[in-house]
Amino acid sequence: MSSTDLLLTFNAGSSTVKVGVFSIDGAVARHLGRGVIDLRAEPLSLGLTRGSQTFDMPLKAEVTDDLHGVIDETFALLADEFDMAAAVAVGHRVVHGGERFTSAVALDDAATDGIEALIPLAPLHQPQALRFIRALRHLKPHLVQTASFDTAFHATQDDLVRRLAIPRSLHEEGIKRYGFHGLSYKFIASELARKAPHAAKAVVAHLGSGASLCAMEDGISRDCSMGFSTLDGIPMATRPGCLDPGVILHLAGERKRSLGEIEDLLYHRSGLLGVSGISADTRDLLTDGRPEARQAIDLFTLRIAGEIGRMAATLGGLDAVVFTAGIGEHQPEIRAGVAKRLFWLGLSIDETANAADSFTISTGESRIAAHVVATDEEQVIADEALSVLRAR
Ligand SMILES: Nc1ncnc2c1ncn2[C@@H]1O[C@H](COP(=O)(O)OP(=O)(O)O)[C@@H](O)[C@H]1O
Ligand SMILES: CC(=O)OP(=O)(O)O
Ligand SMILES: [Mg+2]
Repeated sequence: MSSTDLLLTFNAGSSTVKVGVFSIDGAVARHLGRGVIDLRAEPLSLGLTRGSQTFDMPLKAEVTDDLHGVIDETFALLADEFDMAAAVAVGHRVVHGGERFTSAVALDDAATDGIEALIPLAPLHQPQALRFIRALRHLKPHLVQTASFDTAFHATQDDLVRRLAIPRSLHEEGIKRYGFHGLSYKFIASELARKAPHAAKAVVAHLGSGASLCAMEDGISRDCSMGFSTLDGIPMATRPGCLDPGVILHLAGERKRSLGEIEDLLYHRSGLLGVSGISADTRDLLTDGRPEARQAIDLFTLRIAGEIGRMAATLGGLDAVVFTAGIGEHQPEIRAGVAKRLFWLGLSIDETANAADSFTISTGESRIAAHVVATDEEQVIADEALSVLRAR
């Protein structure tokens, strides 16, 4: 590796693909720029941020199954800003690592097949990452590819926490709680160690399109609101969060809904979108005056506060609540809505600090600290990719 080598990251989430460009500087990956493609938007565009500058560039390519057009055009646009000939590797975020992948790996055929085998456990996310992995192998075969897993950070959880109350034989077959958003939680754990070292027992709320909470003790995962699948836990943009399993039986049995219809309902038509009937985006709901919009937001904050209470029980106490990801970082109204419901627990918010998205948003008297921390999954993917490259 020369000092000017570049490393790219691809973070394929449920709604967007976030691309990162890093320079390799010895053992350190330095962020040079980031891009976001919203795969649902028409027309497609690549929003690219370099330093303090942001460019919005239209893409002519269509979203095809193989994604070749999107990748070719993205590389061509990045080449206007970066020396793409110096790219040596691409690190991917892969949502499900199952039991097999508990740390980052180089993507050879066996590892890629192993990731493919986990599609049934994350049908919304896993295929997206695999499409990018396969397309890059085809179009840029000289690039080393690595995978970092959302589930890996949670491997430290107790067997008891990972268990669903179903027959033991199913647990042994892998039907258990895994936990997700681990790359984000790993980044937040390192930020907390630096900026709030006294917050030993913390609940981190990753509130994006997908949303979950993690109970952390000294930076180690003890519990996560997402368990077996990315449907679990708190309501999200279009997913319901945990749901009485009797609802599924009723829909399938009494209402004769097909598996495909139920899957579509749970992954794409529930959550904030389903409850409001208006939008999946909290930005729209907070400015919409209709009562259904307000109710969706209120259900979101009620369920987050309830889950924080449950996590305090797992941790046996609570020193800090941390908000992160799109909603957590940018929406004071949601943070205040959650905090208000935790006043009884000793959490009080400073309105001015909250409105300014400050690092500490709790008051001096608050028994529990509240923080806002910007997450950076791409940095974790890059750091892990670099470790894999250096070990080769
Ligand atoms: N600048 C912002 N201001 C307010 N809300 C935002 C902002 N950016 C993102 N959001 C909210 O965060 C959500 C997306 O969060 P993000 O963490 O980017 O999710 P994902 O990784 O799942 O795409 C959006 O739907 C929106 O509700
Ligand atoms: C795990 C998950 O739900 O990811 P995202 O938030 O990117 O949809
Ligand atoms: Mg995300």
